[in-house]
Amino acid sequence: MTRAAETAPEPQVVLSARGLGKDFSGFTAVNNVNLDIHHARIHALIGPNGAGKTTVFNLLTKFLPPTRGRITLLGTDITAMKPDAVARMGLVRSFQISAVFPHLTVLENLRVALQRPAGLATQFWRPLSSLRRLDGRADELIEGLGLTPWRDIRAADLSYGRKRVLEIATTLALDPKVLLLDEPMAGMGHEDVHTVAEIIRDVARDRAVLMVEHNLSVVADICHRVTVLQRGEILAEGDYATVAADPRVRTAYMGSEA
Ligand SMILES: Nc1ncnc2c1ncn2[C@@H]1O[C@H](COP(=O)(O)OP(=O)(O)OP(=O)(O)O)[C@@H](O)[C@H]1O
Repeated sequence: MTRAAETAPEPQVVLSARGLGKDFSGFTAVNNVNLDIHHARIHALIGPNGAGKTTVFNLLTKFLPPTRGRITLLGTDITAMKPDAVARMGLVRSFQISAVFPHLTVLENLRVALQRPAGLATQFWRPLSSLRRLDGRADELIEGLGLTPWRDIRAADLSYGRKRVLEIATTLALDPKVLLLDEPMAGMGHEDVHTVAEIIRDVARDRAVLMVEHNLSVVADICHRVTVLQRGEILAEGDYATVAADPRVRTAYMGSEA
């Protein structure tokens, strides 16, 4: 059993899908997917290439309309809602606001990100007190994510891993209830993987995280629950040890990286 899996009982379900399906011109990319994503838990969506992981992400965040099924966020049926509306309800996908501005410093990037939920960006001028409040929250995020030594460094001059941490920080500026991360470890070196994994563990203490991730040692280390997709359907679900021991999962990954 992984370190993450030892804590019980299961907290509140914040995002769920029932009978979710997507057809592309007659080709079924996702079929009959049922998912429950819990508060304060990290849930991984894994599977071989083409299994349907990105399509499920696009369905959950409403970037794609489902052909079948229902999606519920915090008790509200969001199946027919638009992406910006579900983002405002607290379902935030990393890339939606992950574009950090390279010529702005870490602090300046967070100021920009923090102005969005507050709606301050539309104001021509702002009282000094509101800017100070933003800086206070920006510094909390900077400190919480271990970015203090890089506070006044331009994003362009950060290491790849730190840039990813800054992206996560800008996402957290929206105070999401559910954070969806699409391959957060992609292209990272060993050291950065460790840093970002610890950050994700930390941010999941008071929100749900759903991540697509190919790095299975990270999944084993930080994820409480793992859903394995194959050809658009759920092949197995459980803690990492359970799914990794499942012969069907081993067969699905044969010749892949598992
Ligand atoms: N817009 C589309 N039109 C037609 N087919 C699509 C479309 N999007 C995805 N597909 C197909 O749906 C299937 C699932 O694709 P998807 O990208 O969701 O898989 P994935 O698990 O994210 O793969 P990978 O790990 O390679 O990113 C694939 O066969 C893909 O070719």
